Amino acid sequence: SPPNFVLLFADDLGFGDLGCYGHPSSLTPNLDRLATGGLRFTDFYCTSPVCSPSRASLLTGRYQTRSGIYPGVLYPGSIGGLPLNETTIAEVLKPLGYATAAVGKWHLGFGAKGMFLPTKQGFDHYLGIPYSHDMGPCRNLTCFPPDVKCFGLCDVGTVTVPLMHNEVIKQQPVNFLDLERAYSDFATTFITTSAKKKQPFFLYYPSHHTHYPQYAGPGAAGRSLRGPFGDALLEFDNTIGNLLTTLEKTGVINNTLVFFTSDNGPELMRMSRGGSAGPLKCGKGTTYEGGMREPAIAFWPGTIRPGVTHEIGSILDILPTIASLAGAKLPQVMLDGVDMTEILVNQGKSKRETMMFYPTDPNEMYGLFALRLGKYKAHFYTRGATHSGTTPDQDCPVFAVLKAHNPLLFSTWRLTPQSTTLSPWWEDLTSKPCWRGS
Ligand SMILES: O=[N+]([O-])c1ccc(O)c(OS(=O)(=O)O)c1
Ligand SMILES: [Mg+2]
Repeated sequence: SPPNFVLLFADDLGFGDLGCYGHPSSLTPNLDRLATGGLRFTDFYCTSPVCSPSRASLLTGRYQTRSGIYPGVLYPGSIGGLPLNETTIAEVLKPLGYATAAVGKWHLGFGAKGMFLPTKQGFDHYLGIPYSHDMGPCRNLTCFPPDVKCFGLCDVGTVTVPLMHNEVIKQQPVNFLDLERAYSDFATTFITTSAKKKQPFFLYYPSHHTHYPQYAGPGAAGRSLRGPFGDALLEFDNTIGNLLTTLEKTGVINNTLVFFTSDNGPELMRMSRGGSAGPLKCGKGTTYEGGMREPAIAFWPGTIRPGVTHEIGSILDILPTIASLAGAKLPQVMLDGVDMTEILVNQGKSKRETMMFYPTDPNEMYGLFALRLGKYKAHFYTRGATHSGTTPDQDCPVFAVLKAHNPLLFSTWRLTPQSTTLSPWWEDLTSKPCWRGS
């Protein structure tokens, strides 16, 4: 029977934030279980250093430069969104009778009368916040029990953040203390209902964790070893545990691909309330590795053998891979993603030779900022970002202005003997792993 798909998408989580990627104090037992029982990627890339463009690429298998979701991110007042003529993973699967649901952060447009919301993009059901949860005043909102106010003022915006159920506002402002419980219940009910009907399902779970301002309900608040950031991450991990338990109880876990990754690098400027890029250079907002190389885990007991792969993968490849596994027709458009089945099922080679690195604001004048080809990465341009501020590395903060590299700035991945023309391999790694957070 056709496989089910659970796509777990974190927000602003860094390459170094998970226990299974080496973070010393994060508590992520369920994600670590996915990693030990599944395939962990070391070279997996998003397509943008910020949120909306990466989410467009994830759902369409195309760079954001084709779908138009750039520059920057969508806001509550944005009138645009993911064009309805783009084909999402949900729309690829619907013709095969799949039930589809999205739970969490949409950030691909609201539009007049909700015309860009998930229920217009192939999802049967939606429960979530249509953009970042800091895109509305949060100073008077409670982020941790019993009444710890959210840290900071949050992003510009005068309208408090709404929780949508399909196209209807269910709650405004959203109550962060019971949000994850609502999401988890909605998602587990969707799985149980689909399994009972023996209907294949696609669950897209774009969590708000660990985006600023961090929040967590009673089940996670104060229970991690890493402060507010760790509590938010633990809350997400708890939900993943609930989803895995439900997949097991309904007897579908051996017929379900669970894939976990994140939309862009960690917001280093938040320091202990921001994520960690581990040993990688810089973070969110930049095209250095820390901004676009993400944790990624593929879990499918009985089909995917546990292990680690150094093959290059990308969020672009999720749509073609799901289509191939489900036996669905690919959309008749230019796809930038490639099928990863060979990597997942046979731990074989990736069909992806290159990865293109666009900045947050692609334009014809500069085009690509960097390109990865095999084990080499060439930087044509580099630039710091506000989101990657406060780091000791002078290349990361926003005052590291745009720099054209001629000759190109090269970096490589393995300790292969360096030819003299290449800069030392550690060029793309910070001088020392700077763990963010306690
Ligand atoms: O790029 N930005 O200017 C930006 C603004 C507000 C966000 O909340 C944000 O975060 S993002 O939506 O996760 O990328 C990014
Ligand atoms: Mg993000």
